[in-house]
Amino acid sequence: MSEPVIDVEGLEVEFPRYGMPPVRAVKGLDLAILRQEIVGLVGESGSGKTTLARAIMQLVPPPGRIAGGRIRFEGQNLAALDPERLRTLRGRSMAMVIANPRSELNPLLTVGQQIGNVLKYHTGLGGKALRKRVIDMLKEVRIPDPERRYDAYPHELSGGMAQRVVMAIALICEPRFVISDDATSGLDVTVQAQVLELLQRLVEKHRTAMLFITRDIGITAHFCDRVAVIYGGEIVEIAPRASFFANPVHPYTVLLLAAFSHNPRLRSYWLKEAEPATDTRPAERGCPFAPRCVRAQPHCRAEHPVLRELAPGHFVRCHYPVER
Ligand SMILES: Nc1ncnc2c1ncn2[C@@H]1O[C@H](COP(=O)(O)OP(=O)(O)OP(=O)(O)O)[C@@H](O)[C@H]1O
Repeated sequence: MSEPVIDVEGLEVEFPRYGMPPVRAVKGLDLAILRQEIVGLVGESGSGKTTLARAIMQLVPPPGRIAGGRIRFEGQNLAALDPERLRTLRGRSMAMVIANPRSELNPLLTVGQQIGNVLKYHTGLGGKALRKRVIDMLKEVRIPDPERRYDAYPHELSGGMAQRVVMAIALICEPRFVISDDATSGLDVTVQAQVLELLQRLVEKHRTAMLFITRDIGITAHFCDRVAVIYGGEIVEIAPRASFFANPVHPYTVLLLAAFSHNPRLRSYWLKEAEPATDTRPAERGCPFAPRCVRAQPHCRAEHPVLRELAPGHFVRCHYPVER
């Protein structure tokens, strides 16, 4: 197997709280992503998705901090790099696309200037060559009439087009690793499909590794090579797409899938689970999902489950996974 582009090992991220123990937003998380691989990361609000993304980019907002573990990009330990080297790496070799493109764009600069500035900063390119490369990139993200849009300001763009410009900014230097953090969530369904198709094409063309964060498990079925489910800062299930959707085994994954499914087995599970899950506090010990889990046994509240491999590449963190 080739060396991963990004390799996260035992990552711990915490946010201090006054007079209380810190919030452990990411707990002992391992994740490796290969070249030209898209890994979908699904989880509910507050499960730690964005914190993981920020930690990988070495951008955890203080006083939050990486409290343990290691993140390697192409073998380099990111924590050991000086700020200058990290700045060069970010934007050039690793990039992040987020939702709400309008907040990412500077309203005072044209589309061409904003994309061009990134390219100039990282490569020193200028003049006509810079303009040509930016217009090529606008074509690549399928902005209609790119010559004219080069001189447009953000307020002149539709939401879908603004999202493509943000993607163009992220991708102009052909990064080898990209994080998409819920980047398609605010778009119309048809525009969303186009943007996803575009991301997939760019990943193939440039052999990029991608972490695709979403709250919509349905999207990952068409788009990702592997799917990971995060709950309470931990990966609770991760598998190649086919295995994940054919045989989901973590009760929480089944719950997530049931909400989207017409499969009677999953739906009956969903109906059972739909009983109010009043206690959503993570258990002090044991499995954090136990308070919401219909399969929970006393053992689940006593012992924290480890991630174990049930089928090739299919890992689950559960004492009593759903029968395959
Ligand atoms: N800047 C911060 N200060 C304090 N706590 C934070 C901060 N950012 C995140 N957290 C906490 O870390 C945990 C994980 O949050 P995170 O934003 O990573 O979740 P998420 O899965 O990305 O959620 P969403 O889908 O809503 O964006 C939450 O308990 C959250 O309250």
